Amino acid sequence: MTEILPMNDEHISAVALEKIYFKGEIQVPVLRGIRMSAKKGEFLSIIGQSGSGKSTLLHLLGLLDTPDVGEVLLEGQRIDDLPPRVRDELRNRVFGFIFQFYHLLPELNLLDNVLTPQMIRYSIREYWTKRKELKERARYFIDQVGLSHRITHKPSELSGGEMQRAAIARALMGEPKLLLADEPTGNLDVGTGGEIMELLNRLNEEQQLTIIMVTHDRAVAKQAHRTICLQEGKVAKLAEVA
Ligand SMILES: Nc1ncnc2c1ncn2[C@@H]1O[C@H](COP(=O)(O)OP(=O)(O)OP(=O)(O)O)[C@@H](O)[C@H]1O
Repeated sequence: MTEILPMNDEHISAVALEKIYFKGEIQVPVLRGIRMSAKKGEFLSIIGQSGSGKSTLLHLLGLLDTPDVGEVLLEGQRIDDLPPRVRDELRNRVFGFIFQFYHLLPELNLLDNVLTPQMIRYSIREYWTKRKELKERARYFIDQVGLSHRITHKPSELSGGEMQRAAIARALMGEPKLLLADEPTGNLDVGTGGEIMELLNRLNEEQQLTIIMVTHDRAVAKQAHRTICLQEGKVAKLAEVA
């Protein structure tokens, strides 16, 4: 008889997450029992006032930081307590990150900005063996984000929207299953931000990429499938939020 396993379509979950920072001797609780999850292929937005803990939550989900209490589950398996090396490998293999200020390297052109972070994923030797193949992939993702005509340009020669597209191509190079975006339109005008949202929505639909996006902008948040709101380190009902 075939064993029927329970379906678990939750891609990533936070269970009773708490994070406390210290300002000198004073404890500042930032996350105070967060319970949330995103399903596979879901586009989830997180809103909340400045200081409500949105970025902190994103960092914990993406293994950029560790919780003080609670758990982070990936496909039902706890990942926050793994040894540092395993966490690092998992982070590189599973997550792609996009930030408000792009974090591109100013001295490298677009192609090298997209390509070079792969050195972290592979050993230097592997990287150089694979470099031709990686270069082709980088060109492919640069084309996907509509920047083929800018491939030799340095970040200073790109617009804000183009820099964010470059950052998205760089994230896609790691073939992430989950894209974590922290204010991806926060530094862009409404029109350019809209184009970035269109791109994220297309990636979500075409590649079934799970996306979790932090934003303070409700109009941007609404373009995701679902929105949760953080208030004083907890998940609040949207109706409760002013
Ligand atoms: N490394 C840190 N050490 C001490 N306090 C921190 C640290 N990181 C964040 N905080 C504090 O934690 C609180 C939540 O920060 P967080 O960046 O998660 O909020 P946010 O909702 O993303 O805010 P914003 O919308 O302004 O980016 C803030 O009061 C911040 O000052």
